[in-house]
Amino acid sequence: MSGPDDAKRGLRRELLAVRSRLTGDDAEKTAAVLARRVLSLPEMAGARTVAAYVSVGGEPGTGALLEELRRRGVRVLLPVLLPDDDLDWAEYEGPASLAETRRSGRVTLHEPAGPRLGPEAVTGVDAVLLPGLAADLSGRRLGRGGGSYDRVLARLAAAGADPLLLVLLHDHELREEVPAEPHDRPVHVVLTPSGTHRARGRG
Ligand SMILES: Nc1nc2c(c(=O)[nH]1)N(C=O)[C@@H](CNc1ccc(C(=O)N[C@@H](CCC(=O)O)C(=O)O)cc1)CN2
Ligand SMILES: Nc1ncnc2c1ncn2[C@@H]1O[C@H](COP(=O)(O)OP(=O)(O)OP(=O)(O)O)[C@@H](O)[C@H]1O
Repeated sequence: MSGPDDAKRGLRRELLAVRSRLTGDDAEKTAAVLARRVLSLPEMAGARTVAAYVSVGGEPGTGALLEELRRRGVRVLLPVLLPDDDLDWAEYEGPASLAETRRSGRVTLHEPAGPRLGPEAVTGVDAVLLPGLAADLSGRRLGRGGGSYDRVLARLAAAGADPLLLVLLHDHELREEVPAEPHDRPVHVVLTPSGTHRARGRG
């Protein structure tokens, strides 16, 4: 049967192929401008705790942002992938506190080595930086397909938490329309090197 699920799979393949051709240089160049964009959002001025992730492969770089958040005294939580693709969280304490983790068929991740805070820890943050492969101006986001962040978003909603939801992308990954399924929940801001895009329907 063909539906949003197949459309998502095709788009993922296409976008991952483009990312696999990007170099580390591309990631670093985008990192600095994206960090500036995120930090100049008015909502970020008062953020005390932020859930983020360590970029890998062709993902737009998050390194500069993580360092600057820490320098400002913001508490940064990073995801730890659980066997069922749900996410636990632990605090970012600098590049030396990260460990490489490898799961077969998947890109190597850099995960925090410190104490785990439990999956519910994300419900206490002021902003969540979500990884994505594409998004549109309605805030629909295409992830890697594990459903990890779908579960994070469901958990936030269940807890009545309403943190700012951000996605960092390359310019070509901001699409006219991303296929959506009923469980998908929109993000608030899509940032690319050339623009900060607020999703329709939110401030
Ligand atoms: N930097 C980063 N950290 C992250 C994520 C992410 O997307 N990026 N995650 C986001 O949830 C979680 C980890 N989940 C992941 C899920 C799949 C793959 C992966 O390599 N997928 C293959 C495709 C094969 C497959 O589907 O497993 C790929 O993308 O090439 C990596 C991480 C938490 N940490
Ligand atoms: N709240 C939830 N709890 C458990 N599984 C869920 C939840 N929401 C979605 N899923 C499942 O997760 C799988 C992946 O969903 P989808 O293709 O939307 O992932 P994605 O949003 O691209 O990835 P991610 O959330 O990891 O960034 C689907 O099988 C979906 O049914």
